[in-house]
Amino acid sequence: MREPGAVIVGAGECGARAAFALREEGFSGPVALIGAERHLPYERPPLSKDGMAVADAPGMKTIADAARFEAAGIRLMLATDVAAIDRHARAVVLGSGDSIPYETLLLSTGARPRRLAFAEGSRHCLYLRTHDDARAIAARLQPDARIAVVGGGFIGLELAAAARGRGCRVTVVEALPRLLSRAVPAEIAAVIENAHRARGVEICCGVSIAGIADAGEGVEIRLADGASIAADLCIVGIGAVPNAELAADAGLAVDNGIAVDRCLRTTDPAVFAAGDCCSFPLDVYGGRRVRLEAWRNAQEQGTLAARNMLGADEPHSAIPWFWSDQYDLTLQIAGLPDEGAHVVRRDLGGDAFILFHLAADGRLVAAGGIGVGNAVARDVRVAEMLIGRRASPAPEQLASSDTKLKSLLAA
Ligand SMILES: Cc1cc2nc3c(=O)[nH]c(=O)nc-3n(C[C@H](O)[C@H](O)[C@H](O)COP(=O)(O)OP(=O)(O)OC[C@H]3O[C@@H](n4cnc5c(N)ncnc54)[C@H](O)[C@@H]3O)c2cc1C
Repeated sequence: MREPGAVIVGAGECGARAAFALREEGFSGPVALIGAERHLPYERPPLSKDGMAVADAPGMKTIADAARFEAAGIRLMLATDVAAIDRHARAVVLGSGDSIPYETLLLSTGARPRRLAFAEGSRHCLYLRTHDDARAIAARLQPDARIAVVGGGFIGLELAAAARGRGCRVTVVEALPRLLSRAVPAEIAAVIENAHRARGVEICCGVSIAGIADAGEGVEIRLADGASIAADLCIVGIGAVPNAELAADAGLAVDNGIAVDRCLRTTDPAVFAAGDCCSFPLDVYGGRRVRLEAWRNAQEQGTLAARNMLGADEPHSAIPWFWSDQYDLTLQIAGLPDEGAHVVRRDLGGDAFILFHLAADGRLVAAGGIGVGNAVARDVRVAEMLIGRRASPAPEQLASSDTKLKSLLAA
């Protein structure tokens, strides 16, 4: 591509959505979508869930096939690493040394697993981010294999459930006093912990790692309390780090990810960033800057970034939303629970329930639900709309199953 057009670095969820959105918005100039992975853009959520549960797992759920990219006139450059951004020349420089000029640039470089220093050099410690990572892990989830999961966050726990589904013996080690402490209220985390324990997963919270060493065909994990765990495979899931170095090296502001404004613009008006790699201000929480690692956010921001690359100037206004599936349980969270000052619980039938988080002034700021079946999804969806409207529903109405949640939208 010699004529400058729209260039997107990072061919994941966000970048692929952005490329198609440029066309849907009527952009007819050149579009290049450049990605370091060799695969067509694909969905990551199945990599730790159902995709893992079948024998030849995981299959790949691509976002679109090659023919669709071609039909949309999107130049897909896979297995291609962008090494630098030359903002002066308005071009990205590939690892090969070639340059691709841009008129507008989107960075959708995602995130990578945070590394555990103790695990460096081990042949039996693996991380999960990509399809190739998932295949390497799946190949080792054999019946009766001893699997240690370091980190009691979403990816570690989903993998623990998948490994149990394949008949492995699973131990989860979490340094903090409880599971999922970063994003999930304790009452919901307890349900998840019980589900794992009920299926035979051993869970050790409040214990940090003191050392990891390969031992024969497995690995020995030494804990700070003096105990040790012998495993055939250790899966490390201790969070993710935004891929922001490209932006930082080009002199763009970085603040827990590539810093963008409400319209996803970086400190260079020709360069946008979106998805897991960026931090952005959320109007609904008074402009609080957040970085989300969430599938729907990556899609929404990809689409919005495309519109703004074409001059729309629309602010990001979506409410954060996240889901996780473990065994037969679905967890969904809308909004930011830590913005709440008090919590109201509503039972949804069976063991399902939803927690509403209200700010000190009574405004609904988040809702998180857990359970089997679709009541959780239905009610979290309504809560999301209430949060978006900055509603202050009466706590007794939120709590009472006699009040239809939807009726609060009319108030
Ligand atoms: C195993 C797993 C399970 C998940 N489950 C859920 C879930 O249940 N619910 C949920 O809401 N979210 C989930 N997520 C999160 C969700 O998948 C991410 O939020 C989403 O993929 C982010 O999309 P993205 O395009 O911003 O980044 P990514 O999908 O990470 O894509 C970024 C791409 O950019 C490429 N790249 C980076 N740097 C360069 C460079 N210099 N040159 C070229 N290419 C580059 C990377 O190789 C990568 O392919 C899960 C994530 C994982 C890993």
